[in-house]
Amino acid sequence: MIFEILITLVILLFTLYFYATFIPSLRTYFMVNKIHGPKGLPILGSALDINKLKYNEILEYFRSQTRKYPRVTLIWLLGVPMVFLDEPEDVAEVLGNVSNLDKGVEYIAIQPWLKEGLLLSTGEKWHSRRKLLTPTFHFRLLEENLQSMERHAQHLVNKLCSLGDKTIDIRDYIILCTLDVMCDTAMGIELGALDNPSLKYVKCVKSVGEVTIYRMQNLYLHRDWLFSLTSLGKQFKKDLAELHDFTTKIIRERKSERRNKVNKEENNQNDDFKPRKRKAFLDLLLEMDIEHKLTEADIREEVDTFLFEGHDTTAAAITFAIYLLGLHQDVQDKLIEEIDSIIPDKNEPITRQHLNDMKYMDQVVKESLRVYPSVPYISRLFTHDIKLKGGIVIPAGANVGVLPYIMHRKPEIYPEPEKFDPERFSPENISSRHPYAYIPFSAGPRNCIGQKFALMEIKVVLATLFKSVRVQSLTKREDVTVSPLLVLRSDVPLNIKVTPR
Ligand code: HEM
Repeated sequence: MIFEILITLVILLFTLYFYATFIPSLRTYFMVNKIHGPKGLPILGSALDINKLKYNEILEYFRSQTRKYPRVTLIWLLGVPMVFLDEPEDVAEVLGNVSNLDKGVEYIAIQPWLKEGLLLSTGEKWHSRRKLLTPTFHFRLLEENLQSMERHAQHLVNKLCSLGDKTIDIRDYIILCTLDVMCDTAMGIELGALDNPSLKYVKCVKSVGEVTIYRMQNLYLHRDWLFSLTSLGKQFKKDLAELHDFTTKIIRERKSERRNKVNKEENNQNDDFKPRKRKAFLDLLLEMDIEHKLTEADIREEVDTFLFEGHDTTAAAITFAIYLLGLHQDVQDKLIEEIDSIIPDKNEPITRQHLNDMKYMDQVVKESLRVYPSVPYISRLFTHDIKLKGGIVIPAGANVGVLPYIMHRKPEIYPEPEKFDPERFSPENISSRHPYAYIPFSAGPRNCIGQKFALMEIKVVLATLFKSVRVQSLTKREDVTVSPLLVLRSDVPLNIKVTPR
């Protein structure tokens, strides 16, 4: 009897191990183990150490390990060989490599939400989608979104000004504003999140994001069957259904709007029907649907991807930029001087040319994204071996991580890395640095497709804000700790005061 119980237990444990952890091939195992790193426990690797960490200790943990085991660092985690790189030359080999484009295991947790949208798709699907979607980010189409960005930015500024001299934690205000911008530009709808933060959709976006991060850190929850047994998994399923239903509803409404438009145009050329001038990202996708290039499910995964990738990342960038400018009044003075000289009339709408002319603004945004890169962690699951300089081989089957947050803080590349200094991005200073030493938007074939859109939005919000107000940051820099919660977030309120100029 005892023997039978023991056998059952062994089978149960084995099944659990098989389903809850990963098993590398023997080839991967032996080859990857030539790379140095912390020893860890059998099977678990460093999982217990990592699970003990608070979110805001994770980046520091990886930084200390990459310092202790420099250049290429191996950390085992539940059967996954995680290899970390922090030399720009090695990062260029990895991110620039066209054979290793699959995303790392950490991204599995985002799959239920974004399915096989551009961020997560692989192989031929990714290639053809990337080719199909790239034209939607053509600068001419981006320009059409500028007005909409400025309108939402102005609404944000009015909201902040209406709070008088109250202390404002800007984090949520900016997220709600960028969510409004994304819903407007990606789906062509007015969500009104800034005026109504308790909207169900807004709450679900937040909770799904948070649970996804929890799953990413706790790799044993990566199997859907195990996760769905937990109360967190059940809540996640409900919230996710809400998000997917919302996007599906918008897609169907827009489809029927387009059908009506065609009918109306065919029936009455002189009608007072006014077609929408600006096309949302969704409209462009629906045009591809007519050409049978995309199905409704394809469209939904891309809209969800753009909504997710597009609002939280940009919000983090804007939030930290405002905070840093509020701490560094001299930089703020110089930025305001530039904005005033390029747009002397505050009522003049912002144009792409204005933004192109704002050279100092560009330096400020770049430096802010260096100090606080919105995406602190990028990873790939290797399908092919790579040989780095000096003969180090990273084999297929390794999960390779690149951490912009750590790379951007290497004192050898950026002396006094914690110092906020936009001069680091003056043309002279940039020219002496390796291009892969600065990677807030990743780099290579799988870089951020929305980079130009994001930079435009960040600059529009900053220009609109500093056209009318000055900002003073009240939270001390030494009190700010950050967590890699999919995007980088401050754990503490980022309190500011705004004063009309
Ligand atoms: C400051 C804002 C942003 C930052 C810092 C940022 C950063 C990044 C990074 C680092 C990646 C690579 C991720 C990886 O390989 O794991 C990425 C990919 C991506 N980003 Fe962004 N992003 C920003 C804004 C946006 C916006 C506004 C959009 C859409 C409108 C967008 C859409 C995407 C998509 C679709 C991908 C996947 C591309 C592919 O795999 O081909 N991002 N982004």
